[in-house]
Amino acid sequence: MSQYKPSGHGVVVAIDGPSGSGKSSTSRGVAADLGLRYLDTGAQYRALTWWMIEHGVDVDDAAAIASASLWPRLESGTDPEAPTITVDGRRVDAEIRGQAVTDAVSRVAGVQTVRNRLIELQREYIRAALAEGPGVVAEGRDIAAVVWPVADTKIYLTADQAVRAARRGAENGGADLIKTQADLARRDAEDALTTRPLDAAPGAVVVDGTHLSLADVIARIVEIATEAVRS
Ligand SMILES: Nc1ncnc2c1ncn2[C@@H]1O[C@H](COP(=O)(O)OP(=O)(O)O)[C@@H](O)[C@H]1O
Ligand SMILES: Nc1ccn([C@H]2C[C@H](O)[C@@H](COP(=O)(O)OP(=O)(O)O)O2)c(=O)n1
Repeated sequence: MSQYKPSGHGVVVAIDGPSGSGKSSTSRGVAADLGLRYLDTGAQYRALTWWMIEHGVDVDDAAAIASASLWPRLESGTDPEAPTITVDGRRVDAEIRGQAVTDAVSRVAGVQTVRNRLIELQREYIRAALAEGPGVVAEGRDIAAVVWPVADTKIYLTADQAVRAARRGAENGGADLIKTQADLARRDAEDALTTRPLDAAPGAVVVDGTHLSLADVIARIVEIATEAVRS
C-alpha cells in the first residue's frame, strides 16, 4: 500500500539516535540546508524535567511526575539557526542542559503520561510545519518508530560510545572523561527502558558518524533526504 500524501505535502526527516551521537547539530545543519523547520524533542523532555525540579516534584515518583506533567505549557522555537525552548513563557535553553536535569530526564521520559503528552505536542509541531511550509527535521529517540512513522526520510544516527563521550566532554569544557563516559552509558541504559536508542527503527538508514566530520554527516543526510523526495 502506498503512503497517503496530500498534494503539496511537505517533508518530514526523522533523526533518531543515542545521546551525544550528533543529532542536534546534524539536524540543525540539515534543516538549514534544506530550508526546513527544526524540532528538538529531547529539549521538550528536558524542559518538563527542569520544571518539575524547579517545583519540587519528586522525580523518583512516577505518579507525581505523571500528574505534574499536565501543568506546564511548553513551546519550541523551530528556527534551525536559533532554536528555543520555553516553559510557561520563560526561556530555559541554558537551564535544561544542567547536570540536575541530565541526571533525572530519563526517569521523567520513562513515564507514559509524559510521553503521551509530549508525543501529541510533537505531532502538532510537525503538522504545523507541514501546513505552513516545506516541512521539518525532527530529532529524538522515537521519531521514526512512534511520533511520525510515515516520515519521508528516517535516519538512525550513531557513533561509538567513547567518541560520543569525548565529544560531549569537549563540549562541556573538557569535563572528566571517565565520568562523562559513565554518565552516557547510564543514560543509554536508562533510555533503553523506554525507547530503543541503540537500535535503528524499521526502514531507517544507519549513519555512523564515528569517523565522519559534522559537515560530512550533514552532507550525507541531505543527500539521502533529497533522494527520498525524488523517488
Ligand atoms: N560528526 C561529528 N564530528 C565531530 N563532532 C561532532 C559530530 N557530530 C556532533 N559533534 C559534536 O558532538 C557534540 C554532541 O553533539 P549533539 O548534536 O549535541 O548530539 P546529540 O543531540 O545527539 O546529543 C557537540 O559538541 C557537537 O558539536
Ligand atoms: N524523543 C525523545 C527524545 C528524548 N528522550 C529522552 C531521552 C534522553 O535521555 C532525554 C534528553 O534527550 P536529548 O536528546 O536532549 O539528550 P542528549 O542531548 O542526546 O543527551 O530525553 C526521549 O525519551 N524521547
